[in-house]
Amino acid sequence: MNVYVKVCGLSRPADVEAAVAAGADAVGFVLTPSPRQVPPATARALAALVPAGVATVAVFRGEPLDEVRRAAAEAGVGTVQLHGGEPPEAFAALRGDGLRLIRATSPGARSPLTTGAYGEDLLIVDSPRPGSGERWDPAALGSRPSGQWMLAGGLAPDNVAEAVASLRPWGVDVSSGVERARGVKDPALIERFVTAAKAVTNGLPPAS
Ligand SMILES: O=C(O)c1ccccc1NCC(=O)[C@H](O)[C@H](O)COP(=O)(O)O
Repeated sequence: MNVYVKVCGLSRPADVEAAVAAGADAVGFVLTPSPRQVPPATARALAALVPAGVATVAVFRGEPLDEVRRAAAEAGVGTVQLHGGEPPEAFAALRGDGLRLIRATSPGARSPLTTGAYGEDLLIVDSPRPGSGERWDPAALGSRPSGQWMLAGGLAPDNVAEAVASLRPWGVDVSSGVERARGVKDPALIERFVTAAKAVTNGLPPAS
């Protein structure tokens, strides 16, 4: 099965168009403090460029639940990604809003490495410093995550194939590795990353 690919931290139409043209399955907009942060209204304009079948994801880290709900609604995205160690109740509330949910965690964070443990649709196993471009040590994982999980943290066009072959995630997520400077995406790198990721299979059966 082909690897699911999310390209995160997009802030310009050309970058969204490059990700979609290359075959990305999801695009992410950061709505939390970051060099990539965009206002919800900008995320909405960018999400409007995305065809049906490609997921639009708003990324948060530690904002109050009411703020997440308000900003996600204003951005008009279909999926919310939470990095803040939010409790299962937060996921339940957002599910009630009709959103798909991604829970992001990192090795050693003491939250379960099982997709769906908090009611989420997808799990991302990321660096403790999301968006930093840092890889993490697979030895820190202990056991392999279960379910539909995505690998993130320091991926780039030149290492994604090896990383997928080694850890066999269901999907991958990238930000820094497709930038020419912090927060500035490069459409050519986006194209190279998506192509490289889609060229490998993860050895997993198709999603049911
Ligand atoms: O990208 C950010 O700046 C960011 C800030 C705060 C919370 C999450 C953030 N990004 C989440 C992502 O999905 C990134 O793609 C993921 O952390 C991988 O980043 P990178 O190692 O730079 O590829």
